[in-house]
Amino acid sequence: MKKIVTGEQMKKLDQYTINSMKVPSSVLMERAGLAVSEAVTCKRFSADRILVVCGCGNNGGDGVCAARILHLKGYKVSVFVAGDPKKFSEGMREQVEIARNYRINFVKNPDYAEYTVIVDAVFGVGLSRPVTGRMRVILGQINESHVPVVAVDIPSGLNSDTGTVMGIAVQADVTVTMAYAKPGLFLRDGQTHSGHVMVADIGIYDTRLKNQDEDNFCFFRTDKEDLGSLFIRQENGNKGTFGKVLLIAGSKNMAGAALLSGEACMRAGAGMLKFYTTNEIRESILSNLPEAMLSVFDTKEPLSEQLEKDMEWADVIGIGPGISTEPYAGQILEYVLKNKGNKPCVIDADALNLLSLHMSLLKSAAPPCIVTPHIGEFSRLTGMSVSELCSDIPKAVREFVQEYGVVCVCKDARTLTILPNGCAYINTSGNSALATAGSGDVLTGIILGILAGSDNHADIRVIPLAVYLHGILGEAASFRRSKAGVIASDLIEELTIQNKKLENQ
Ligand SMILES: NC(=O)C1=CN([C@@H]2O[C@H](COP(=O)(O)OP(=O)(O)OC[C@H]3O[C@@H](n4cnc5c(N)ncnc54)[C@H](OP(=O)(O)O)[C@@H]3O)[C@@H](O)[C@H]2O)[C@@H](O)CC1
Ligand SMILES: Nc1ncnc2c1ncn2[C@@H]1O[C@H](COP(=O)(O)OP(=O)(O)O)[C@@H](O)[C@H]1O
Ligand SMILES: [K+]
Repeated sequence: MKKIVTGEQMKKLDQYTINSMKVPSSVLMERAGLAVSEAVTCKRFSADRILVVCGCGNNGGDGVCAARILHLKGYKVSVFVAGDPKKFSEGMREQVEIARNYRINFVKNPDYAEYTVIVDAVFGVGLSRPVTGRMRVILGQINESHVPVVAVDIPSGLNSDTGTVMGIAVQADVTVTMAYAKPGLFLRDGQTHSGHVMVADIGIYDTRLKNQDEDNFCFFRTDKEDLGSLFIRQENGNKGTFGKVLLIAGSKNMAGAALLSGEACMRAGAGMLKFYTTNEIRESILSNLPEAMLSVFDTKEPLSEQLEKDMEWADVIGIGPGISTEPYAGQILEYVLKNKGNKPCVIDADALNLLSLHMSLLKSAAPPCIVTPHIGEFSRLTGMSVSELCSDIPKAVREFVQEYGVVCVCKDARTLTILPNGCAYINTSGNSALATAGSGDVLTGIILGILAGSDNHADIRVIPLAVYLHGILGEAASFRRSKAGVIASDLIEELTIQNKKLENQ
């Protein structure tokens, strides 16, 4: 896991390093400038003519410092200071003075298209409001030049915490971010504005805290190495060891969703799977997934003694894929949430839409509950509009998790999973191949299968790992078949291939 910090957390860490650890801020800036200079000359693009565009704060200071290092190495560099010198931060003032001593070329009104690479050092984590006026024009000109851009810390104009564009934001090819990545580099517009993200070690280390910040909220990014622990299977284990999953899924015209979830669950390692589904799709389930057990019900009598027994039997419960939003499905959901005890329950798809009409059910359900909404479903669960949600996804998900005490997997191109202990995981695996019908059903199955195989069948810390693995499947399947060509069942095929690789590691 790699730690990610918000803009506020980063500022506190800067201050801690400078004030308590007594590392001079000029040392940090020198290392930041050096990291930027290395990114500019890393041969991704031509560094023949470099323009560094600076704001008045320390982000600008990093930029001027990088310009000086590049100049002293013999590169042709110009600096454009886009802002009022009266507003310079101390760090920026110092850097400009040093740069003048070394006779760096300062320019006014540059012709951006004349350069082969632009360093964007206008705003970093100090961006405090939407970009307007002259600064907006300048950021627009950088984008319109179509010259490759290396952004310092964060593309200027991007909100470091939410990934939303504050009026306008620079479109970077590479972002050199200082000490820790910021959530905004990945979430929402951040994904398409940050380009390749490089984290630079500039001498800021969080020795102050273990894994939690003072406000009990911290972000992480899952890594491929984290998956190693997932598929260690107890060699003398039996099918009970690897967990019994009850999957309440499917309805008359929706057998596919149940099958995709069910097969993904078994292929993710669950020892046993039982469906609870409508009698109309009995044959389809039996013929397509004979390894699964089956209880069927008549939609006129959805609650049966069988359901009670099946819930008793299961270690982990999943409800939602393809169950429909008919009233009978609502009755089952209510029964499950009231009677599941402390068994983990994954709530997805139609079950989320039913739940949105009775949120008190979720509040009174015993933990652990895991909800897996995409943004549209999350909007229905919270009653917030999609645009309101997207303006600050971490805040909305965090508040939801705090209110309901659940795990929330908020699915998006960059999925955000927050656990009740406040740990938030931004998923950076996956690509647009996953934007295909049934891909969410596969994710639900993978979560169920991996949960079933976890300690006590209930270790919710595996959930961000399951999300990461699902993303890897999208990448691997698209490598084989093209992004447009992937369908959800390809992800399941890929699951076995990827699991094999992980088992062999
Ligand atoms: N501390 C350190 O030693 C280290 C810091 N580091 C680096 O410093 C960066 C943070 O520096 P920072 O805090 O000075 O903020 P920064 O991002 O430069 O922006 C502030 C300036 O922008 C202005 N401004 C804001 N919004 C605006 C708007 N919409 N439109 C117009 N103006 C606006 C604001 O003006 P004001 O709001 O005062 O009017 C002020 O002038 C960080 O990202 C990293 O790169 C690293 O090198 C590590 C060591
Ligand atoms: N552009 C994308 N990049 C990465 N992952 C994506 C992208 N679009 C969708 N996904 C992922 O694909 C899955 C889609 O889930 P969902 O919308 O519930 O699909 P369905 O309901 O069709 O099964 C989610 O895990 C989501 O994170
Ligand atoms: K910047």
